[in-house]
Amino acid sequence: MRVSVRSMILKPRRLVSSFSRIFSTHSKIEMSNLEEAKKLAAYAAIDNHVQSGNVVGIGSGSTVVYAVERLAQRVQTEKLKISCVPTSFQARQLIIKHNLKLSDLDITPSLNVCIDGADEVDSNLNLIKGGGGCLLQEKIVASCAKQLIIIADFTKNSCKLGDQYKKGIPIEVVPTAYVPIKRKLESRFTGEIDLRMAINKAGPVVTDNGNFILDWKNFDQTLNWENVNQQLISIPGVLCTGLFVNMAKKAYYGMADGLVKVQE
Ligand SMILES: O=C[C@H](O)[C@H](O)[C@H](O)COP(=O)(O)O
Repeated sequence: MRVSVRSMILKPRRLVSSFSRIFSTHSKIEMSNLEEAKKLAAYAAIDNHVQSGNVVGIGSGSTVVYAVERLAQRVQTEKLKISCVPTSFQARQLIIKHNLKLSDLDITPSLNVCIDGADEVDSNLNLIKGGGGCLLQEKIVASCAKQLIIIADFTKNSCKLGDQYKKGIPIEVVPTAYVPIKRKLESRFTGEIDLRMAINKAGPVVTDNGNFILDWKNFDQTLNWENVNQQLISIPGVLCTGLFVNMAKKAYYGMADGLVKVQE
C-alpha cells in the first residue's frame, strides 16, 4: 500500500499565458471554475506525460475531453506521432473527431501512458471511477499502460473515498445476475446497493459492454479497498468494480486559483 503522499503545485506557464490571452480577447466568455480546473489539469498532464512515439490510453468523461483537445493541438503544432487507445465509445468518438490515430489493444497492447478522469481520489491514490458507466474498459486499458495519470478538478481530491462523492462505488455486473449479486453485497457489507437507472430510457443503464451497473452507496469508509475489491470480483457475475486500487501513478488537479496540484 502507498504510504507517502507528496503534493506539489505546478504553475503551468504555457497555460497561464494562453488563458490570459483568451480572457483578454473574450472577456465576456465565462468558463465555470470547474471546467477551467478540468482543463488546467488535463493540459498539464498531457504536456508532462505524452511524447512523440507514445501509445496513449484515452479515458472517459468530461475531463478527458480537454485532454484530447490538448493532444490534438500538440499533434498539430509539434507534429507528435501518437496512437490512441480508447476506453469507451465516447473516447473513440473523441479520438475520431480530433483526427488522432485510433488504435486498440489488438494492435498496441502495451501503452506508454493512460490519461483518465476519476470521480474521487483518496490520499493513497485509490480511485472511484465509473460514474459515467465506463469502468470495465478503463480498467483494462489502464492495466496495459506503464502509467495511469488521473486528471480532475479540485472537488475530486479527498482524504477518504466517500468523503465527497456520494453516488457510490460502481460495480459492473452481468445483467442476469444483478439480483443475486445485489443480495450478496447487501448481506456482506453495510450501505445500499442500487441498480443504476437510465435517464431518457425506461429501465437500467446498459454499459458499452452490454452490462448493468450496481452503485454501492453509504459504504463504510474505513474498509480496506484492496481486500474489498478482491471480494467483489470473486462473486460470479461481477465483471469489474470502480475501485482502482494501486493503479494510479499521479493525479493532476486543476485548482480554483488557476494552479495545478500534483499528487503522487
Ligand atoms: O465512467 C466514467 C469514468 O470513470 C470517468 O473517468 C469518471 O466518471 C470521471 O468523469 P469526469 O471527468 O466527467 O468527472
